[in-house]
Amino acid sequence: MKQEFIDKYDTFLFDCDGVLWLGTQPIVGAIEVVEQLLAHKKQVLFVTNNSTKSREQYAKKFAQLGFKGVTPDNIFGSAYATAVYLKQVRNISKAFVIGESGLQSELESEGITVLGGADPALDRPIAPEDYDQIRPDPTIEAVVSGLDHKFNYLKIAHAQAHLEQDSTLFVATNIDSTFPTNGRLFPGAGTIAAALSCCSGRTPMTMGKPSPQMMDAIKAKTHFDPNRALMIGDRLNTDIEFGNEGGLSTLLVLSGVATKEQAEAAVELQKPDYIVSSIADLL
Ligand SMILES: O=C(O)[C@H](O)[C@H](O)COP(=O)(O)O
Ligand SMILES: [Mg+2]
Repeated sequence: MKQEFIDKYDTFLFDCDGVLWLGTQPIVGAIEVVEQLLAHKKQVLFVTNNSTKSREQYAKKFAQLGFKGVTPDNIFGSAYATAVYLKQVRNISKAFVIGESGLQSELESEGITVLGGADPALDRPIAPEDYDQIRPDPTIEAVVSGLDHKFNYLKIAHAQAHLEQDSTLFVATNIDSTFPTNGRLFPGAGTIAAALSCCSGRTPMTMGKPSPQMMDAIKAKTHFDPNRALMIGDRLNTDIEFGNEGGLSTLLVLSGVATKEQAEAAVELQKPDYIVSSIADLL
């Protein structure tokens, strides 16, 4: 691990997709970087906008990919930040969810009843009889949208109906437009939130990076000195902006799949403190 980073920082916040892994493939050098930081007794936190997994599910993924010493307490996903905000700030008890099992279990862990989510009953095309049954449910206090690889018309029709009620909150776990995996960019959670915005005419509150709700969720569980903390990410408008907003130092990893030109153009905006072409450059 480069001595400069060891000397200057006590806390390292890592983005996941595009920095530590792409899908189920660890990025070269990522396991060693985390291992060496933990060996130097550094505080290592993982901050991901990917709402498809809970902290427990992420801890399993870290272990399966070969990362050692990562526990759920060091992991902060947008699913967790959303659950904490809805329960502890808005005291929500029932929500309709477009998202996967990780989001559902984080919400249920906070005592929120979930409709939709990973329920297989909605994994089908809309049928003629559905049009008469889909109605706003006054007991639904929030509609939550996250990354859902089984997103479909039936789910968005239910969500739209509940959002006809002004009292129903509209929350997106994150609005990343794309999702980096398998060396390419695929539709991100923001694509789903945008579709729901289009048909409901409403704009969601966002919980993931760079929103303050994510930092609130982290600070509610851990303590660190922002002046001795480094945020490491592959996205300027989420990771680097999140670090800048929090008063942390920032490091941009260009190995994401963003084009070099895109990155250089945006660097002017967010001015990361460091730019590397791969996480392995920290070694
Ligand atoms: O679409 C998404 O949800 C994002 O692309 C993805 O989740 C980003 O995850 P992160 O890079 O914050 O780990
Ligand atoms: Mg990323």
